[in-house]
Amino acid sequence: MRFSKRPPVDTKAVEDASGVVLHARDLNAQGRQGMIFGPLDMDLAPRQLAVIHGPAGAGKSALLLALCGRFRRTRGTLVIDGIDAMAEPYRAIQRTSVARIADYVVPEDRLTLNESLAERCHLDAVNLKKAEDRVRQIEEIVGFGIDRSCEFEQLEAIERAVASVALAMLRETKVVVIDDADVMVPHNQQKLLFEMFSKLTELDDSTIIAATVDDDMAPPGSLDVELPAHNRVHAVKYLHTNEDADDQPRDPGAPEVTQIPFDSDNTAPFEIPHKAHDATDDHVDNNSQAENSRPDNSPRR
Ligand SMILES: Nc1ncnc2c1ncn2[C@@H]1O[C@H](COP(=O)(O)OP(=O)(O)OP(=O)(O)O)[C@@H](O)[C@H]1O
Repeated sequence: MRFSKRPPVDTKAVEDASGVVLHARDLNAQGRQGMIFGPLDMDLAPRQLAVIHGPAGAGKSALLLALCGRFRRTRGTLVIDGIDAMAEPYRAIQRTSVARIADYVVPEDRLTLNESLAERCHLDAVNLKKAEDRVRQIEEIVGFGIDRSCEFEQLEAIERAVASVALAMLRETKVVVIDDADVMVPHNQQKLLFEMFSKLTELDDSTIIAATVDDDMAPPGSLDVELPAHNRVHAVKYLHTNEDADDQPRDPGAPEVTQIPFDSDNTAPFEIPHKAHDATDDHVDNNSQAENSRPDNSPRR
């Protein structure tokens, strides 16, 4: 999104976004080679997950960055937690957080979790004591703790995935994005991981948006966003229908944005081994490194 000129606040968009944590209309980005993603529409309710998938190069990482207000090329309407992210990008960024984006934003393998936590507190201007409280809350929510004296690379895969999101949630955040989420854990733990993501949204009534390699990761109740290989698409479609949200027949060339219905049977408690962990919280923008600060001619991200 543009940072140089502040567009007028889209009061209608902000009004339309009431009750959702994220509201996007005609969201798109163009690069020199053409469309990077979109245009697409989406609304995410508090505690709702979204899963973005599509072939390599479809624009998943770019869309994740856009949805957390960090992709300068973004156009369209984006309201995050009631803030017009196009008009007030820096305010909007304060409500979002990046757990992982491609190889650019990732926890350091050789740092212990304690060290990563302290680093994140510093970057996010989070008070250590508050962060400790947050970690305790997060441990309660997911039902296990992690040995914080372990280096990140020594953790179990599922611990790494959950810790990545937990670090992004040390300060209050309404939108958390995580790239390549499914491949962070073995196949038989992917469902469990998404259950944990779902539970973690309870902390701040937030949304977690995950990009995945597989196309069948979206759990019930989540928004399933399929990005085609660089085609223009535009649709909000409900699963099992062939119509847009406004009941219009769907453009066959349109991108899929599919709402997965809730399945109340799918809320079984999970078990997780392991233990250990602690915590820390507060404020600043650790994630500001992303795309926004790059010149137009910089390599992508
Ligand atoms: N900052 C940028 N400026 C211009 N073009 C970009 C930028 N970021 C990404 N792109 C373009 O968008 C395309 C999609 O990139 P992106 O990394 O988002 O795809 P992806 O779906 O995450 O791919 P992969 O699964 O391989 O990670 C890239 O091939 C590139 O051409």
